[in-house]
Amino acid sequence: ASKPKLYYFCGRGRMESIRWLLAAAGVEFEEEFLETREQYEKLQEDGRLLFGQVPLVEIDGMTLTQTRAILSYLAAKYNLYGKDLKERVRIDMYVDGTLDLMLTIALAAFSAPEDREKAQASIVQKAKTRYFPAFEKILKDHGEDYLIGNKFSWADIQLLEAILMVEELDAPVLSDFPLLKAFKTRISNIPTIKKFLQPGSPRKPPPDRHYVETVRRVLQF
Ligand SMILES: CCCCC[C@H]1O[C@@H](O)C[C@@H]1SC[C@H](NC(=O)CC[C@H](N)C(=O)O)C(=O)NCC(=O)O
Repeated sequence: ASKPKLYYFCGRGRMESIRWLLAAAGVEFEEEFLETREQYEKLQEDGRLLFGQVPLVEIDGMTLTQTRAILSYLAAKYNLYGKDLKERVRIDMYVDGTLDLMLTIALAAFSAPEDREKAQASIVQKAKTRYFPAFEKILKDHGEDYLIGNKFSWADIQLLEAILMVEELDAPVLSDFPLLKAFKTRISNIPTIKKFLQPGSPRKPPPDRHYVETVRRVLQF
């Protein structure tokens, strides 16, 4: 079967969680990086962007946009979406929370340089006072290795992704969260994730000026 194909900028943005999920599921994928406005306009003219937006993922003969729809499809397809509706809705709650946190981090890259420091400080604050305490409590109350049931799921993948992104902004951030610290080590050592965390994987670096300029140029905003 042909590999899934991802169309996005050569950076994290909204596509990075899709890369994580595919990698954690051990699925290889191809990427087309948008560098020019013409590439983006061609995708639009070809009618492949439902609302004129990327991420775009071609998989199983389908042309998918909307990050959350794509992630849900992949989680279900690779059996990372819980064993029943009650586990699935908890996974949805957890992933929506980590997506909110990660999007604020991604957006901060687009803020004016003089505001960046403050934006990132408030994100770390929010992680330390709102998100990480919630996940520390879940791990404590649940008493298992994973967030849901006792099985690895999409929620574990995305929480690790979010933890690593916040640590890039504030390395000692987990010092007050011992269960999250142990969770990070456990999930990072899952073979497919361990491989994704090594150099040479399709994982993208933190946003830099080039990435921001490319997104602005291609999307003209
Ligand atoms: C938001 C944080 C990520 C940083 C960069 C991204 O944010 C956006 O500012 C740009 C990119 S993502 C690119 C952007 N995509 C979306 O906003 C998708 C939103 C959709 N709900 C999804 O979840 O996939 C885009 O194509 N816009 C064209 C335009 O709407 O006309």
